[in-house]
Amino acid sequence: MFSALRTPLSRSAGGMARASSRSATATTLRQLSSSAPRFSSPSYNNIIVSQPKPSVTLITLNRPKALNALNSELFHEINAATAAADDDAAVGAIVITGSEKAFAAGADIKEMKDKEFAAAYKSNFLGHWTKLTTIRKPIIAAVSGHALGGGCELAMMCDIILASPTATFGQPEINLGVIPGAGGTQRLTKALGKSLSMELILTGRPLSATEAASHGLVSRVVDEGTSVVDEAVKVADKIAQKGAVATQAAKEAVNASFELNLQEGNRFERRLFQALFATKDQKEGMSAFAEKRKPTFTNE
Ligand SMILES: CCCCCCC[C@H](O)CC(=O)SCCNC(=O)CCNC(=O)[C@H](O)C(C)(C)COP(=O)([O-])OP(=O)([O-])OC[C@H]1O[C@@H](n2cnc3c(N)ncnc32)[C@H](O)[C@@H]1OP(=O)([O-])[O-]
Repeated sequence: MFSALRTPLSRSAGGMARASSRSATATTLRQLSSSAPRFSSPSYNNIIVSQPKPSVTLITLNRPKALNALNSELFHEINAATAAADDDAAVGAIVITGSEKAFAAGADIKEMKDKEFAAAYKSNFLGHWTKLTTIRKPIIAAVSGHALGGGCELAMMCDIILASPTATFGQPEINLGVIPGAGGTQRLTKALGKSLSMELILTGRPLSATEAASHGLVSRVVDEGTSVVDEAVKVADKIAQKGAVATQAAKEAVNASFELNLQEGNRFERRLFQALFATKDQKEGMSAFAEKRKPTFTNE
């Protein structure tokens, strides 16, 4: 039903040799981040999918009137767009962003306010909203403005969070008579520890970007005047230049640390490390080091 959008711009950028496409994509980056999204897809109603670099898929949440509140259709679209990027061999990493004012102000309260338990339970309400965590390629959340409730949970489902100085993170569900429902109580607590997470979840108080960085919820806050989307695309492109097999293994191993104890986690890591000696990228990477040249990874 949905297919990843290749914008006219991305097609031309994708057709160029990598070296010669650099200046074109730099211009594209500036265009993408300095204004509202420039390209809209006929396939999606709530997101815009673009290709700021041939190796990077950028998904922009696009419900500005509702501060990017997350409704079911939007999440089906995110699932479809991320799955398409995951299957696209040319793509090495994905960036998800919102607007300057809101990454996402949470689940769409108006959509869910009349829900009843039986229907929510039978339809496994929110079940498909965590499909994002099954994507193999790295996903970076580029957050400006409100990342609240499901918006904060969406950011936390990503692998890296970069924040602009305006970003705020919070789980205000308690003010609505409910609790976080898409991993907020779990992922926030793993990131911030018990005391601060309890305070945020029990009071609904949001966390500033600086606080979020100081407690490790986000990897960093970009400088004032620097576009968080530009920065996220740069990081995504840098990741995309590495060997895809090792990248996938690294993501899998880090994520395993949330599920396994230290001994099991270390064993899992060691097995993956050993397995990578079966790849051409390992031979290339280590030979290139010994020969004092840059490696050319073939993702095999
Ligand atoms: C990853 C998986 C995700 C699944 C998550 C599910 C579980 C999750 O834990 C539950 C939630 O997220 S529960 C949610 C937790 N989140 C919250 O509780 C945050 C709720 N939002 C707020 O508290 C305020 O909007 C802000 C403080 C964000 C901004 O204040 P401001 O600058 O004065 O702006 P404003 O004038 O207020 O809003 C502008 C327009 O946007 C509209 N809209 C905004 N958020 C909406 C939403 N979530 N819904 C619908 N609409 C929402 C608002 O109605 C208005 O539209 P109108 O047609 O013109 O009336």
